[in-house]
Amino acid sequence: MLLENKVVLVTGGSRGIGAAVAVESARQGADVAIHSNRGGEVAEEVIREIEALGRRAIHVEGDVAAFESAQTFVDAAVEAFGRVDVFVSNAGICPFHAFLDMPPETLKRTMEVNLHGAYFMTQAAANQMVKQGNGGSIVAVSSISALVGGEYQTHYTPTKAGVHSLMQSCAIALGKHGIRCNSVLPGTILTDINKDDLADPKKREYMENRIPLGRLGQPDDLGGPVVFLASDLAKYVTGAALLVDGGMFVNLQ
Ligand SMILES: NC(=O)C1=CN([C@@H]2O[C@H](COP(=O)(O)OP(=O)(O)OC[C@H]3O[C@@H](n4cnc5c(N)ncnc54)[C@H](OP(=O)(O)O)[C@@H]3O)[C@@H](O)[C@H]2O)C=CC1
Ligand SMILES: C[C@H](O)[C@@H]1OC(=O)[C@H](O)[C@@H]1O
Repeated sequence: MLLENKVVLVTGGSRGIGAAVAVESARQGADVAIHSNRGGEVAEEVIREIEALGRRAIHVEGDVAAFESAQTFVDAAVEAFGRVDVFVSNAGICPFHAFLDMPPETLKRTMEVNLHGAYFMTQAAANQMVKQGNGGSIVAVSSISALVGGEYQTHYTPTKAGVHSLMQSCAIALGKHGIRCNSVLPGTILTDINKDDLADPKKREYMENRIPLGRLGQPDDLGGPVVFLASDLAKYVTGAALLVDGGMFVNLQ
């Protein structure tokens, strides 16, 4: 198992990509703390899935955009499991909207959740790893959108480029502590974030046709790549970005 007896923290772990990463981490032997804005049945279902794999799990509620949420999450995980080995920064939103009339509050909220949230959480997890003194691994869920644009994503794509850039700078800042920092760049993965956007059959077909592997992604397509980067199999990988997009990015013609 790639994460045997490790402690893994995942933001946005209640649904979608984060839930799949949390469950795959447990399958690979880790105890897992998940964080999300809301609790409820979806988060409890993830906890049950992890426990059914014989691992321990907790859920912590809070808004990643609030600075205090990060320390609260890390403290709760340390109280439950004793330490933090792996941190996965995944929580994010994408409220599709046109550029010319973008409401300033939508821009601000997207920046605060996706970028400030990733920053605060990564900082709190890194401080805990530095205190522990035996390194660690941080993986951020950026996006193919860090590299290419979207007409209704002018507020969103800069946050994903920012998350990738954050991992590059953190790789330098934290290398001396043995902490590796990498990003995954998912393509289009079927989750709640794009349910409405992909409800348009023309849009969905267009996206599917752009993917050489012939299908849109599923959340569990991210489980393996994130676990790989988190694990010692990637012990000399830091500051890297791994596209997980079925080949969509390279498909020019
Ligand atoms: N799906 C896709 O095609 C792609 C997604 N991504 C990225 O992957 C990440 C996960 O997205 P995905 O799984 O698709 O989306 P989902 O909408 O399925 O899940 C989002 C998760 O983030 C949490 N979250 C959202 N806002 C906050 C907040 N303010 N504070 C705390 N938690 C919050 C949600 O919790 P709650 O239920 O409490 O709101 C939920 O657990 C995002 O960063 C997204 O940008 C990147 C590329 C492609
Ligand atoms: C939400 C979108 O469908 C999704 O988000 C991303 O980051 C991808 O580029 C897709 O556009």
